[in-house]
Parts: sequence; structure tokens; C-alpha cells
Amino acid sequence: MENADATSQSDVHIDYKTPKKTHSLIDSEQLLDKINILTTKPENHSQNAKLPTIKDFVIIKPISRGAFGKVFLGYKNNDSKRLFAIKVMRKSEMINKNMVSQVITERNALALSRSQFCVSLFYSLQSLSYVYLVMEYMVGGDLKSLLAMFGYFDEPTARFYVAEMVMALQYLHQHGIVHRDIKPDNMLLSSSGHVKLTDFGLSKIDMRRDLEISDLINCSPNLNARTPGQLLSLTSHLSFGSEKKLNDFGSVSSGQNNGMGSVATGTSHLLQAINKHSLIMELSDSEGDTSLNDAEKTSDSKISGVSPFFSAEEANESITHTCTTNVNPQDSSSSCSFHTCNSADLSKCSPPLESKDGAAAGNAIPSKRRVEFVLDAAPCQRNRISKGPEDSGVSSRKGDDYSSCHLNLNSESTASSIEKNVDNLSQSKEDFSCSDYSRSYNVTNGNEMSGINMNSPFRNLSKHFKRPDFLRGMKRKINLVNRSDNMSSMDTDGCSSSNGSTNTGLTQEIEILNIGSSTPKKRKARSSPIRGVLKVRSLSDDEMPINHLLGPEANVANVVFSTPVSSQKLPRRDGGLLGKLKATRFALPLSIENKKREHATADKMSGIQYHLKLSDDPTMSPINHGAGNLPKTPKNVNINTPFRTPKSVRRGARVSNERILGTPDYLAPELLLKQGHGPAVDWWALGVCFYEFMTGIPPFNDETPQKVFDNILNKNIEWPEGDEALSVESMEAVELLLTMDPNERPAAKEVQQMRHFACIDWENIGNTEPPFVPTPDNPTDTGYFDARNNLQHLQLSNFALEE
Ligand SMILES: Nc1ncnc2c1ncn2[C@@H]1O[C@H](COP(=O)(O)OP(=O)(O)OP(=O)(O)O)[C@@H](O)[C@H]1O
Repeated sequence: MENADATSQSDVHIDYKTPKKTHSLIDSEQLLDKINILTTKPENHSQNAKLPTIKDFVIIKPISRGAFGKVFLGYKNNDSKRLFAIKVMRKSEMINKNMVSQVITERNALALSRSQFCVSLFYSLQSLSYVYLVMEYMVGGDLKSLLAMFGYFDEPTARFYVAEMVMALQYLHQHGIVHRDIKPDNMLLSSSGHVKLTDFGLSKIDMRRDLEISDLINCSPNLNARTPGQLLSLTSHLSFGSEKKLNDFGSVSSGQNNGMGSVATGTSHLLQAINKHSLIMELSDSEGDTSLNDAEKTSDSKISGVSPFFSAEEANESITHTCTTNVNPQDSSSSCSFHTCNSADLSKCSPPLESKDGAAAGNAIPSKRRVEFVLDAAPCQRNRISKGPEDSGVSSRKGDDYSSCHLNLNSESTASSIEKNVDNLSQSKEDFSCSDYSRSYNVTNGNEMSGINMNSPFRNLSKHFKRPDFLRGMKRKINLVNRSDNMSSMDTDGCSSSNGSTNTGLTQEIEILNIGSSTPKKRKARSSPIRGVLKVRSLSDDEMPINHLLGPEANVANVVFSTPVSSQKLPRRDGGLLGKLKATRFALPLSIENKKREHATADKMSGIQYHLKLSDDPTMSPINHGAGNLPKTPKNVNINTPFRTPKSVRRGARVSNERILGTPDYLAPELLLKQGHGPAVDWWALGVCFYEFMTGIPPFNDETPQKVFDNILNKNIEWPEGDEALSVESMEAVELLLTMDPNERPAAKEVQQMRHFACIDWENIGNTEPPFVPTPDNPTDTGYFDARNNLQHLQLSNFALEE
């Protein structure tokens, strides 16, 4: 297997700091003159940089998949310790879905986004049939899963994640990139616990041409150098076998187009020049190292010669939502999809950008409604991972020190089998796939829309979620039986378990008490009791896993929650009535069918098993199922997943097998109104995330897309109250981010000046200790993705690589 790129890494040193951040388009041969090439190993002068291919990589196993790509864990065959996430997208599928430009944009945006708050892209490869994006592996999974595990984040934790995303957005917007798909699912946790933005598939870049070497160098002058192989791959012309598609993108490439990784002009020149001069380059050892210079995060440079915002034509290009089937917005089973209109569709997509001083759009947007806040900023609490000996729930492993770990080569597969496996994936995923470019996902067991699926997906990964300080030892007794009048029974002391001792074990029991109704009631009045209590605890060795408990004799009806939802409109805070609604947490509707299926899977797991205790009596003591031949639980942590939002009661429940949407919750009003949009859509979405972080559910969440859209356009937000109330400062921050008028919506600077963020050290946030640090069992442990995969019923066995 060729490995010229890897070889070249030790041959050549390029000082990428030499070129100034002018961002002018530099011919690649001129660029070479500007690059300070230090020959350090003359004996290797004969080595030439070559375009890497997927054959240079070894696939270890699948991680997950999205609507458009399957993501594998792998490494470059010269360095098995440096792991990558390799996103694989089939070209024909992208062409059929009219997604070619999005793939190219995603590649370019990721390549340009050299921020410590964005997932790094190292290589962009292609074969005849596939595009491969080789990214930094984010071992901790996504924030949606973490949120689902904990129910909600406390304010310091939410603030930390939002602050890091503020840095990401600031960087992107300064570089002319609008992400347009900001949501917790696209925020991934690094091994150190810092969060990074990914999934640029909907992003918009101010660049309608192929990337050039200069773009990549200029966008990251302070970062660790990219190798020639990386530069070549990232600027290679992605070919989809159709020049029309490429022209749609506006490519100016004159490189070869053989469908196998032709090299764009600038790259080609660089390659030729490198070969011609037999340059011997020694690259830093930092390939794949994602540690970035602090200066990068505050860089104010912009991509060459382009406006940070869209041209008039581009402004018209809006993300549109299209219900592709069952176009009945009231029908929750309808599947909505989102796509970016290409130039051919512009007339159908959206009216011109709203003018600042009037325009129909302005009239359509309800006037800004702002809650007045009067309190002074409260001192920031800081989250910190405990380091004391009592802190057994937190790994002592630091960074990427996996030196003592070894890959299981038996489970590896060479890249040659990737395509076959991708095919398998596609087939196996039929029941999940949505319509073209759909951002929806299929809900089969209840409350995923609320971000939580307590009855199974997270059980598999719960062993990975070590409770951060804010939850460690916290006992949240969720007693929802008498929700209407007894919510205060929740114990949120946050300090110790019931016996007073710090509990850092793992979650494992799901306890359901007071099961009542035999059939789920859909959206009864909100006074309808919530009939379940969920709590989790570790499963002792002598208890049976749930699939043993739920045998054929199990009364299915007894584990289906009634739907704790009111169809009544709740009174609004600004109407003076909202306060009548007690903020509450709620339990999830559970589907026995899913529970059986999921727990059947649990059987196969080596590690944690789950125990579902059923009882009609909330006071009933745990059922002792006798000794079982079960694996020991490795840890002993209580993890609870409470919500704290009235929305979760009013809107959050879901009916089994309901297809719901993942993205509508985050759409800014100007997108819904098709008024043209800019970076402000990202700030809106971040406001949605912020609320969701603190409450467990997005603020506009509702049963159907139409209702979600209505809530957005009416800015229908409700706030938890009483014990669950958020701080004034945090509500203020959310309210401001959710400013209806995009022209008045705050951006990075304004956000950084908000009272809620007064304690954030923006310059050093990347060095701040995160509230949660992933602790994988070994370097190739992908357990943090189990939740997402289970949620989507994505069976990893379907990923099995075939030799
Ligand atoms: N760099 C990464 N490291 C680890 N896991 C990743 C990485 N990138 C993606 N993943 C996993 O793969 C999943 C799918 O990736 P991604 O979101 O990029 O694909 P997509 O097809 O655009 O998905 P979506 O349906 O969210 O649009 C992610 O949700 C995440 O679980």
C-alpha cells in the first residue's frame, strides 16, 4: 500500500507561518516561494508527496451514521495510535439527492474551519463511488446524547458549552461561514471534554470555487501545519462524474477529472512543484494534533476578497423545509425534509432578503418581546471535575494518552472493504432513512423529541457518562404520580445520595412506579397524572435484566405511560398566568415493544445490564429477581434524567412510532419566513440550544412541525418556575439570542458581554476545565455513540465489515 504522504511527513518542514494572513488569492507556485521550506533530511530527498487515498487508511469499526453519511473509526496505516472518524458518503446517493454542492461545501467548510471549537478535517478523499472525510475523532459523542443522559445541564455547564459554541460561531462567521445547522446533535465532545462543532452539510460559505492551498494556509496560520498530503487531499477537486453538478457549484478547477481524486489547479501546481524540486519536507509530528493556538479563536481574518455575508443572490438561497410525503402538517407522521435550494430553484425558494427598514418580512415577524431583567449578574459558578480520591467516577486519563492501549487488529478491516460495508449500511438502514435530505428521524418509543429516551438507548452508554460535579451524588427523586400538587417531592440537593454518601457508580435500574392506564392517553388535560416514576440505579449481581423481567407474561399495558401532556394552551408568563403552571419534570412514555427489543440487545452486551422494576405501588420496594448470571456492573453511579420545563409536559410527549423532526426546533423565524438569512440564524439556534441545555427540551418543541413553526413565529417560550426556575441572567441570555428580528439579534461580541457570561474567560475558555470528561474504556471504545445509534435503531452489527 502506498504511503507516500505518511513518508513525506518526516521529510519536509514547512513553516506555514511565513505567509501573511492576507487571504488574497495566491497562485500556488507563488505560494511555494512564500513557503519557507527547510530541508532537514537530505537522505529522503527522493520522496515525493502524493495524494493520499482511502487505501492508506485502516477501518477499525463503525461509529455511527447520519442522514447522509456513515462514520467509521479508523487510522492511517502508518500510525495506528492516531484515530480518525471517517465519514463516508456515496456519490451516487449525493447526486440523486441533489446534494453534491452540499458535500463539497461541507468539505470546504470543515477544511477552512481551523478552530479549536470546530472538528478538524484532515483529509478529504474520494474513490469512484465515495467521498471520504477524514476527521478528528470526537470520542465523547454528541451533546444531545449527553443531555439526554442527564436530562438537563445546570447553568454553569450549559454556559460552558454555549460559550464554546460562541467561540465556534464567532470564528466561522468571521471566516464567512454560516453553519445553519446548530443543534446539540452537531456538538461533539473531545476526549478532554471540550465541545466542537461538526456537520457542515448545511453550511454556507462565501466561496464558490474549489479550495486552494492558500485558503487552507491562510485560514490557519497559527495552527499546526498540515502535511502536503493533507493539503493535496483537502484541495482536491471532488468529482461526481457530472460536470453539470460541478458547474452548479461554480468550480473553477481545471484539474483532471477522472473521478478518482483529480487535483485542482493550485494543488496540482503544488504537487508538481514539490515533485519537480524533489523537496524534502519534514513535517511536524503534529499531524492530526488538534491543539490550536489561542490566537486562532479570536482571529478576525476573513476569507479572501469576499463579503462575510451572502451576495444578493445567495441571500435568496434559503434553507427550505419541504414536507415530502403526507404533507399534512398536522399529521405528525409526515416527514419533512430540508434542502438548500440551488440556483435553478431560487425563484421557488425565497423572496429577496428582508430590507432593514421595512419589508413584508418585518411585518410578519412579531414585534420583539423581551423580558425585563432587573437583577444584577450573579457570580458565575464554575464547574470542575473533581480530582480528589473520592472522585472515582472521573477518569484520571488525560488527553489522548493511550500508550498503554492497543488496537484489536482482529476487528480491523482494510479500506478496500469500506464500500461494501457502506452498501450494507444503506440497505440495513432503509427503515430509518428519511426522504431526501431529511433531518427527521423516526421515533418509535416515545420521547426522543424531548431529547431523552430513558428506556433504552442511554442505558448502553451510561457506563461512559461519569457524572460531572453538578450531578455527582445528586439524588433527584422523580415522583410524578401526583404531579399536579406534589412536585416538590423531588429531591435536588445535589450533594449526596439518600444515604448521605457520595455515589459515583453507574446508572442501571429503571424503576417505574405507579403504572396506571392500560393505554397511552394522548394529550389529555394537563391535570392528567403522569403515571410513571423513572429512576435508575446500578444493577446488582443478583438482579435480572429487564428482558428477563419482561417475559411473555408481562403485562404490556403496565409499562406504557399515559401521555402527560395537555393540549391546552398554557397561559403565558407575560400574560401573568404562566406562573400557575408548576414547573415540573416528567417521565417518559414507554413502549413495551421497544423495551423488549432494546433489552434483548442488552443481553448481548458485555457489561451493563438493566433492570426494570414495575409496580403499581410507588412505595413498593425493589423486586428481587434472585441471582442471575449477569456481568458485574463496573461502577455504581446514579444517573437521573429529569426535565425541568413546562414544555416537556405540554408538548413533549410522543406517540409510539411517530415520525418526528430533529431540526425544525432550531430554525430561525427568518428561515421559516423565507426572508433570506445570514449568520444570525446560527445565533438564534444557539439560543434554542441554550434553553434546551438548561431544561432538557427545545423551547419551541411541539407535536407537529406546524406547531413548532407556530411556536417559533410567535416566540412562544415558557420558562420553568418555582424550584426549577432558571436564573434571570440565563433567561435574559436566551431571550436575547431569540430576538425575532435578525438585525437586532446579538452576535458574538454582544453575547460575550451578556451578564450571564460575565464570568467566562473568553480568551482562555479552551483551557478551562470542562464539566464533563469522557472516559472511554479504551481508545477504540465508541460507547458514547451507542445512545444515538440505539435511538435510531441503528444496529452496529449492520456495519459489520466484510473482508
Ligand atoms: N468527528 C467525529 N467523531 C466522532 N463521531 C462523529 C464525527 N463526525 C460524525 N460523527 C458521528 O456520526 C454521526 C453522523 O455524522 P454527521 O452528523 O456528520 O452525518 P450527517 O449525515 O450529516 O448526519 P445528520 O443526519 O446529523 O445530518 C454523528 O451524529 C456522530 O455521532
